[in-house]
Amino acid sequence: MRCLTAIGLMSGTSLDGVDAALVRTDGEKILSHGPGLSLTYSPELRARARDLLSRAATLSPEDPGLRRVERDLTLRHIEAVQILRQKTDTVDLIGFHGQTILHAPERRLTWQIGDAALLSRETGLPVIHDFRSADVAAGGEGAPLAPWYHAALLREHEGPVAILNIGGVANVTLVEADGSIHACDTGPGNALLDDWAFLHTGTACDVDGALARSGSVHEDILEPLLADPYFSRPAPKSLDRLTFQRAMTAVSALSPQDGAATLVAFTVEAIRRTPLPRPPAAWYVCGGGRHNPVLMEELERALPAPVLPVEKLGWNGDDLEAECFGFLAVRALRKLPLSAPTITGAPSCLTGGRLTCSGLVPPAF
Ligand SMILES: Nc1ncnc2c1ncn2[C@@H]1O[C@H](COP(=O)(O)OP(=O)(O)OP(=O)(O)O)[C@@H](O)[C@H]1O
Ligand SMILES: CC(=O)N[C@H]1[C@@H]2OC[C@@H](O2)[C@@H](O)[C@@H]1O[C@H](C)C(=O)O
Repeated sequence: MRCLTAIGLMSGTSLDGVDAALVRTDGEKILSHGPGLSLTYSPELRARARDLLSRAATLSPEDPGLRRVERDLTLRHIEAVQILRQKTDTVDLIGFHGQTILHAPERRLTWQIGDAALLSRETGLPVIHDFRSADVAAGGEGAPLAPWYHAALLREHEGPVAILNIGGVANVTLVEADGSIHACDTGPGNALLDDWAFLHTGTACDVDGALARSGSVHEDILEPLLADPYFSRPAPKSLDRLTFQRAMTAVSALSPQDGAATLVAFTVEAIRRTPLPRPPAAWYVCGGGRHNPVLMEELERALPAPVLPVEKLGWNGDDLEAECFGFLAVRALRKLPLSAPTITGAPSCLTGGRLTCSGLVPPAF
């Protein structure tokens, strides 16, 4: 099967910006991945996008405020594509995740905003988007979708190995020695800590764990948070960015430092309790959370196996999710599965994604 060059675009739950990356693949083997880049959103756009999350359940797709956010986010994605295109000879297609504003698979709902027609028209490229709906419609969680990509990258690697993504929400993929894949969202990632840091310092995150490092964990607050039924549920399972928002109320009376330390402990303890069929021999960490040294140190303390950044595997932990959606775009085009029963709980291995070619003759790949 011919290899294609895709640009993957991911706007994650941290709402910090768009990640874009190149990947060359036939949908099964990865010939090369990277380079990538990140373009941040302005604080004003981030605030408007953040505001949609709590109102998404009652919003119409035609809501003017939502449409403006959708357009502004998409324009930033177009900029990212234009920059990345200069770093390669050809690009065949784009994998466009969009911005999740609502994820409620129990109600068969998952909503990623983004204007695929505008992206396709402005770049002149076919766009694969809407990666999660088919899985959710079939009764799956619709997330996480990175596991097929992790498994493809780990092809030559001895299992069982865990790839842990700590973004706004955290998710893990366990790839076993025989290549079988298990996955789920573990719990909060950085999102609560970001909100807490913003509230107390006005910065978008707890930079380098400065607050958390000088705080103490309040076990009396942590334990009730960990009593949430989510943590005793078997995998597969997934989360909305706001699922554990009540943790913000729980820590509200704490000092900025103690609140941050308790939220870091919440993320770490949720990861430690994740139900996996086998203990991994190592945890390789990707996503912005690996830049927080306090979070990484606490993970090392809590987990019985080595905790290492994915850079130890030669990967770029900031680009991985964007690469993943380029890879999934090629898989979608070839009708290969994006999910599986042990990944999202879908009844069978399902493909997904939709192709938009705005003003283009759909290319024969
Ligand atoms: N130097 C740093 N110190 C502390 N935290 C950091 C640092 N750099 C990045 N982060 C954290 O990483 C986050 C961004 O991570 P990432 O880009 O992986 O999230 P995302 O892709 O939006 O999330 P998701 O995987 O949930 O979709 C920031 O919001 C911040 O919390
Ligand atoms: C609904 C949604 O957008 N989920 C994201 C989110 O961010 C991390 C975690 O929650 C994961 O389940 C997923 O993203 C990654 C890329 C995934 O699908 O694998």
